[in-house]
Amino acid sequence: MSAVIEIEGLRKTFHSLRRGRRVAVDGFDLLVEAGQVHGFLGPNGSGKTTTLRALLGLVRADDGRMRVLGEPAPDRLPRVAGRVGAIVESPQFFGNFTGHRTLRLLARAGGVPTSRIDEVLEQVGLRDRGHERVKGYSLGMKQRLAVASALLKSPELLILDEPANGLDPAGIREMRDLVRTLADSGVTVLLSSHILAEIQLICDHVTIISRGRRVAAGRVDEVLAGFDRHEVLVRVDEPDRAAELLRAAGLTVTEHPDHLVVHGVDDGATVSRTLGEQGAWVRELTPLRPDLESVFLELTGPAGHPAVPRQVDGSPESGADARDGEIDLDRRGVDA
Ligand SMILES: Nc1ncnc2c1ncn2[C@@H]1O[C@H](COP(=O)(O)OP(=O)(O)OP(=O)(O)O)[C@@H](O)[C@H]1O
Repeated sequence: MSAVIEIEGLRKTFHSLRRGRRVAVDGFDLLVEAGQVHGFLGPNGSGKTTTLRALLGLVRADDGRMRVLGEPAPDRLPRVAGRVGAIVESPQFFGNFTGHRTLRLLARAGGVPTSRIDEVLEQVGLRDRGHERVKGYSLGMKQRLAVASALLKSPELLILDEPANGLDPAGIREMRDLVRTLADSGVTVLLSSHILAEIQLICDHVTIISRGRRVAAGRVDEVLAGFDRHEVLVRVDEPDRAAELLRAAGLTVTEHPDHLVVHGVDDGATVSRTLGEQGAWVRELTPLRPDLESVFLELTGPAGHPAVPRQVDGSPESGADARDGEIDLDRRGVDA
């Protein structure tokens, strides 16, 4: 498998006039290989957007090595720009233009044959709405139009920052189907999200970021397997007696109001045999598999007390995303 995105030791600190220094990305590593649908998962403020912006040259990194399709990024990105589609900042469209006209402008500007327009509209499911004005589009349709614009160049790599943001459940499902279709056609996708279920449903690989650092990476099933504590949930008619029997057999058991959890067992057979031999019949035996949500919460910090809202990740002093109204001193020279 060839590396499509390589990031090593990325660092970015913002210096804001109001709040001082803010470490957004702190020695972060990421490897995306060809053919992957790679989830880039992290809580709000953990550094996902900053990483993607640094990769694409929209913000200057302080340190680190980055490559896209083998070329050093962002310096040599123009060499591979035609093979990469990215939606990192929310795209702004002219409301009075139709979707078709919007894409025609972008196609001309990018030297893409206009015959691609109908193809990408079809691909994102906007074929029948392409001649309507964008101001009449729903948020989900605007997101599709953004994806369509990124697809004009027939990219090998698609980078999507929070594509499901702001969408309703139907829109999220449509976006998921779209990403899957693209992946099936061979496009490598890097998709950032703080929505765990999305990543678990769409992605085959995942990198989890917390406070600007990578805290887990690999195949989704392998990352999950690393957190498997080999526990089984057991429901029996006489839980007290069953717990005693299991403990007598050398197993560790936790008692809950309506069930037991047996720890450190690879399958349920040991449990059902131990209990069955003593005439304690098992009503339910369910292996407790970790899901991405529990792994994510474990890796990205304490969930805290249920009554105390979980704080935004990535900044010791912040209780909210500090971007609004703040000036990134580093960017003045870059964006001017
Ligand atoms: N231009 C900026 N100036 C100052 N601080 C910034 C700037 N951009 C990002 N930050 C800070 O850097 C940290 C990481 O932000 P980033 O947007 O990369 O996180 P994220 O993981 O994409 O979050 P979300 O899921 O909420 O989009 C946050 O604390 C944020 O407030």
